[in-house]
Amino acid sequence: MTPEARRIMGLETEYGVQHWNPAARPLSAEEVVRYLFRPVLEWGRSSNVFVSNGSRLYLDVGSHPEYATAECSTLDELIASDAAGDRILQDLIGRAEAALAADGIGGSLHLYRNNADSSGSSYGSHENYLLRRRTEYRRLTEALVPFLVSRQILVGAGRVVPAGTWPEGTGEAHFAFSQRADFVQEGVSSSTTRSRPIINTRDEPHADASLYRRLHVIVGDTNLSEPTHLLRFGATDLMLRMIEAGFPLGDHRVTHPTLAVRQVSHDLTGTARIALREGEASALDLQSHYLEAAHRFVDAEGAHHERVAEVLDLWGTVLDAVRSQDFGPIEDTIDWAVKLRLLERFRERDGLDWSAPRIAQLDLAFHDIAPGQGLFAMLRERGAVRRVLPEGAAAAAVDAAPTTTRAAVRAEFIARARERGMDYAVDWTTLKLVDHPLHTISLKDPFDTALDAVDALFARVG
Ligand SMILES: Nc1ncnc2c1ncn2[C@@H]1O[C@H](COP(=O)(O)OP(=O)(O)OP(=O)(O)O)[C@@H](O)[C@H]1O
Ligand SMILES: [Mg+2]
Repeated sequence: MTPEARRIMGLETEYGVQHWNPAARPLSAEEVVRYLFRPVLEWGRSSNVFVSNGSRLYLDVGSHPEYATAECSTLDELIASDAAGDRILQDLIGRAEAALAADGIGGSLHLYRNNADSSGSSYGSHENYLLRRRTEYRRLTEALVPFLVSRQILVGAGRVVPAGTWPEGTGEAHFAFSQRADFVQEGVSSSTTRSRPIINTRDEPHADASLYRRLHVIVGDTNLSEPTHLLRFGATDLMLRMIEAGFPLGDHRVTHPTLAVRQVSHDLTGTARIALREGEASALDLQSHYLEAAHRFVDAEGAHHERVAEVLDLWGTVLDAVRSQDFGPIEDTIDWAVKLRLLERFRERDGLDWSAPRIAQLDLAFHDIAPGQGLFAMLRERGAVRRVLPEGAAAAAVDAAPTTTRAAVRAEFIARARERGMDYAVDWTTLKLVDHPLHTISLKDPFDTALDAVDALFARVG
């Protein structure tokens, strides 16, 4: 891949938390995260730290632990770095449960890779993509919205929607493509991520601002399977490449993005008509159109990484499945389809309605990452869900940063500071030792992997 063709990507995951204790009142979410982050505070003296693989682990407002992957420039790095986050949190769950037992509280802790809790609040899964500053940003985001609005039929995590959600007030409980769709409040907006736009335009590049921008996509669901991650980032990256190259994509403009997101999510046939500035189209129409364009683009320009063919294949397979309404071919691959199949089995076996409390419990348990608890994890362990990464890659990513980005430099800096017992303060673009503030290292180029500055700094401070 030419240097110009590379793109930094990162994924932020906010987890839902719960304490389960049959014997006593369960702890509140605030209390849970206090237990969960106790070792982090001891380790990093803060509940906002960068860990040894270059990623960020922190507690934001609210009580949702967040893990933001290090900067990645390949899909494999991204999937591995994200999976490492689960492992880091699983370790914290174990320690917190031990502390709860020691304090005489007991019970079990659960962390959910989902986007909605039973009290109606939502938490996110945010994608980050590096853009060149010269790309016309308005045009890019406008062209991307119809893709993002319809993308859920590919990569939604699936949700059992309670009665009254859709149509609002009157709809019955049912299964929808997306976790997040019903919480989206705006299209493209610069307001805070808390107002939940599709794209957040706040200009915070975490890089040389004269060269780069960071695209911050807020609309996605927290995914579980490796193939779903592959398709989500692989297809979105291809869309960005086509837009950047000025490749003709047709001028689709969604009239009401927040309405369209809901229409798409609640229609498993993929055929609901979405109003466009000119005419209308279904999610299947839009996605088929983008996939066909991506094929032409790749035929003309060549594949820019070794998984492009796999991304295009999977994209086509999901669209065929939705079009034919035969979800069999994606039931071991795509989050929503894996989940739908599992829940349908329970529904048939026990004669349950979508509104049954048992179904809501299973929906939640699907996303649990607590060791031995999650239904998705159980299916994956049994071999019922396909993988993308080679064996051992996720485990290795707990301590190893991606090698193709500045995350490698950050990780090396952190390792050396810890070796020497020196306090450090790190963010995406700077590395410094608390006691040597004049020797701050600036990492404005996210592709820079050179360790010279780190070598020099530690040589200087001894
Ligand atoms: N230059 C860049 N381009 C694209 N992605 C980047 C770049 N620099 C960092 N990232 C990624 O962006 C994400 C930033 O995560 P972080 O949680 O700090 O987000 P934020 O949007 O800055 O802040 P917050 O979540 O606190 O609002 C990480 O996944 C990181 O890998
Ligand atoms: Mg964040």
